[in-house]
Parts: sequence; structure tokens; C-alpha cells
Amino acid sequence: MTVPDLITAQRPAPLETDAEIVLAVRGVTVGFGDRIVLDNLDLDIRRGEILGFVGASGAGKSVLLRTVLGLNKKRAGRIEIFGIDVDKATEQERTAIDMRMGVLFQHGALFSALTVLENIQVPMREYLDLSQSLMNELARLKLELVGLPPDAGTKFPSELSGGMIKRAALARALALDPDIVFLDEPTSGLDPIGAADFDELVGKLRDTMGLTVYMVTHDLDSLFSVCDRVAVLGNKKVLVEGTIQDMLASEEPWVKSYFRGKRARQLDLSART
Ligand SMILES: Nc1ncnc2c1ncn2[C@@H]1O[C@H](COP(=O)(O)OP(=O)(O)OP(=O)(O)O)[C@@H](O)[C@H]1O
Repeated sequence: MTVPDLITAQRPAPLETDAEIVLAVRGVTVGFGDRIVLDNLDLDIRRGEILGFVGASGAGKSVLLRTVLGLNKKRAGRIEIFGIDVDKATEQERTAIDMRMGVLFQHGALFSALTVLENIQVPMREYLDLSQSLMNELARLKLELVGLPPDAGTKFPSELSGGMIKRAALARALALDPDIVFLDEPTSGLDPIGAADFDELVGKLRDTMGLTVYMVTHDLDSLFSVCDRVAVLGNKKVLVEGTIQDMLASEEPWVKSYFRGKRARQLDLSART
């Protein structure tokens, strides 16, 4: 049995993984105290696509991400992941769903007291029953997958550059061979070349592994270079969604100033589409 097969064998229950819509958010409302942050929001993510999720600072992008991951409570609505309503999922289904989702939190969020290899093994320890030598082998494969040299594995996060931290965090998000990864501002803090390399890596992973990617980002370059579709959060809902061409054609004021404003013109983005 190959190492990836071992992971599959240890998943608790078969899921309806051929669902075309990997994530369906329907009528979701989230608030804190008397403040509503998301109101009756709908969003779909299709299998194998890279969705860029944008919106003004404080619009609620992280709140939606945390709600999808089950870290924030919603007041209304339904969230289906791999065709399963998470509120109705059995414990076994919930575990299977969690195993098929990888997350890269903003700033990487690696454990500082653990080496890179140990960080990548955290989800394996939590969900799988593998020998240490198998986990080492698996973690080394993940390092290679994200383009990190083997010696990065024995380093601590404080010894890595910003770009290497993002890659290590991505390797951890990929530890269990997920179907979907959630990336929260993955290129923030990277220089343009590091950011472009990271985008290229994400595109390659989608192409080779059929990964579905939900990417919260402020990075116009990422949106133009690697995202298949963009969803814009505003007024507590998804205001507009579509391709980059749809964004460039939109007359919605925030979308227009974001995609056709001064910053976009400086990047001369429209010339690249
Ligand atoms: N646990 C919480 N309790 C109270 N308010 C919260 C909580 N989490 C988020 N908020 C509020 O919800 C709003 C949306 O925050 P969120 O972090 O989702 O914005 P964002 O779109 O991700 O912004 P940014 O692009 O700056 O990261 C903010 O006003 C924030 O203060």
C-alpha cells in the first residue's frame, strides 16, 4: 500500500466526493453581539477551481472563512461541504470532512517550538495512526511538493524566510491530501517575486492534484494570475462573482475602484487579460 493510500484507508467514512459543488454556503448570517457581519450570504465553490475572495478590510472575509471551518457560529443559513450539511453531519462525517480540508492561516501560524517536519506531522498525529518513519516519509514528500529543500525540514519556523514559512504552512495544509485548501492571504508579506512563485505553486497543485482552492486575498496579481473566479464581499454579502473579465466589466463602485482604480492601472493588469 502506498503512503497516500494509507491516508485514504484511515479516513473514517466514504463521502460524496464527486459533488461538483465542493462548498455551498446558503443564506448564512453571522454576527457578534448586536453587530451583523454577514447577512444572508450565498457562495459556491466548484471542484478544481481557484476562487479568489476579496473585499474591503473588515468586510468579513476571515469571519466567513472561520464560519466555514466551524470556528465561528452562524445565526442562520446552511453550509454544505462535499454535499453534506455540516449541521446534520454525524461525528464520523465531520471527521471525514475535516480530513479533506486543509487550512493555511494568515502569517502561516506554524508552531514555533516544532521543526518544519514536526509541524507538517501535526495533522497526521491528530487524524491518522501511522508509524513515525511513515510520517517522516510523508512529511518529506510534502516538503518536496511545495518546493522546499530537504534540510528545511529540520529547521524551526524562526530560521525560515517569509516565503519558506508560507510554503511550510502550505505543506502542513496538504498533510492529509485534502480536496480543498483554504488560504488566508497567502501572499501577504511576500515580495512580488516570492508572491508570484507562491501563486505559481498553487496553480500547479490545482493542475496536478485537482485541488480546489479558496483564497482570501488582497493581492491583485494573484487574482489575475491564478484565480479562475473571484467573489467580492461587500455590504455583508457576496456583491459580485465571476471571472476577472466580469470584474473588469463591473460597474459596482467598490469593484470598479478595486479592479480599475489607480493601483490596478499601475500594475497594468487589464493589459494582461
Ligand atoms: N470574534 C469576534 N468578535 C467580535 N467581532 C468580530 C470577531 N471576529 C471578527 N469580528 C469583526 O467582524 C468584522 C469583520 O472582520 P474580518 O476579520 O472578517 O474582516 P476581513 O474582511 O477579513 O478584514 P481584513 O481584510 O482586514 O483581514 C470586523 O469588524 C471584526 O472586528
